[in-house]
Amino acid sequence: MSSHGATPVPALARRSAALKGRVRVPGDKSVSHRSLIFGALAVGETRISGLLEGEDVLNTAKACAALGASVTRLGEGEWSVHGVGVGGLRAPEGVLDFGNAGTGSRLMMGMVAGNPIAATFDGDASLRRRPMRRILDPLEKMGVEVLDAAEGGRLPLTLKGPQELVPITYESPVASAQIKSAVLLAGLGAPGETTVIEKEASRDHTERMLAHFGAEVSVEPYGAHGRKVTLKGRPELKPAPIHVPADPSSAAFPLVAALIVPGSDVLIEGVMTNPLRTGLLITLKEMGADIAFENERVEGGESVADIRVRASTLTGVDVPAERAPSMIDEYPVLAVAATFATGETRMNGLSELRVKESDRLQAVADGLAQAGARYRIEGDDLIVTGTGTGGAAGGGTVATHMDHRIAMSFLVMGLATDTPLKVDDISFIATSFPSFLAQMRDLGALIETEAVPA
Ligand SMILES: O=C(O)C1=C[C@@H](OP(=O)(O)O)[C@@H](O)[C@H](O)C1
Ligand SMILES: C=C(OP(=O)(O)O)C(=O)O
Repeated sequence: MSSHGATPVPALARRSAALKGRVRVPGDKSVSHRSLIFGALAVGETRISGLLEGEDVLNTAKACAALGASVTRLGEGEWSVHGVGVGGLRAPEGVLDFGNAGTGSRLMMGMVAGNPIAATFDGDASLRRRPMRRILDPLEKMGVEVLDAAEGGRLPLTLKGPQELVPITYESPVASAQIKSAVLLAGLGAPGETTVIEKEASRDHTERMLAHFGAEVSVEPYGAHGRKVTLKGRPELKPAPIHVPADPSSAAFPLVAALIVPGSDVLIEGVMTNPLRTGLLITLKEMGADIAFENERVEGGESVADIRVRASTLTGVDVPAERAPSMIDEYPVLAVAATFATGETRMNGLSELRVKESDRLQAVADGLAQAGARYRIEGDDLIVTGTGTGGAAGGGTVATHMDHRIAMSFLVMGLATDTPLKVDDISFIATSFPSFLAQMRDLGALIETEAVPA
């Protein structure tokens, strides 16, 4: 289990004066997990810089070490991984504990599948609630045995890889980079071609990293919004240096804060602008946000830019369901922005939000209610009725349900509400954005953690 969470740490955000300055948010979480995993599967040393040292990623590092890779921290964000090669993992001695992390646990189930070893996966109370059948189903088709699992195929669970995996063509029932990546990572250990088809394209960091480490992978369009990814199994992965760009999902918090706190002007440096991650930026621009990309460049195979954002007058928009995979983690903070827009913002097709660290659709709705904002849920759609700048009232206490993004979103909201807004526990912010409080305060955000009234 994670070390935190036992004692909740409440915090209070107060209406702040204009936010000003530059900030570099930590490395991308998706790329960080994958850089450790691919480093562990390559033969030789992979050097990583800019790794996110959040709890989720540190758990992946520990699990890679337990499976036989040598993982060393050289300095801040600087890591070295000596990999054991595809098929070279050893059986771990203890349970692999992934804490709060869906990505780490699901990707590493795929990683383990290609080795004839058994491994037990576990996590905290939030992760134990999340669906794992979506990973077990394709892995079982490839020959993996589920030796033990909690009800509904949940954690804790024990997997055993077969002597010889069967390559498959898998059409994923949901657009999920975690499902796609688990099948492709398993496919590394299978002879022949493994194919994943997704009807809507999800983030492509695994495909990019497979190619970066020397695997043969092809990506073709599939239907209007989908992709077909095919991997040739059993490659020898060659170590390749990785520079992790700043995480757009973390950048979303100072970005929305700057939009809703009047007079703000903030520069967020080196943010990854991979088109499969920019749904929030597209949506906010449609809402009228003053967001400019400066110094656009390519770093470590990913497009990045400095993002300049100034407080803006926002207008509600309709966010199409097919945009969801490119902004799946950003809906809570978009809902916050929407309360400061004029008119309705309709966010369509949010069923996947129900199976994140919390039921995010409900947690966002309950948080908006605590802040006195107007919203309604229609099926899997969330509709927020904003009241323009100076929007919501604040005043309540938001339940975060072990969910870092709920905590950060509502702290951002409280920077612009009429009365302060409290969140019940900020300890899980350390899973993805450990420097959140310090960096937001540097910009001028008023967030208190001590002596928060009960
Ligand atoms: O592959 C990844 O790194 C991630 C994929 C997304 O999950 P799903 O694949 O479940 O949509 C996202 O929510 C998560 O934060 C990171
Ligand atoms: C959903 C998230 O992560 P994970 O699935 O890795 O727990 C997230 O970071 O918002």
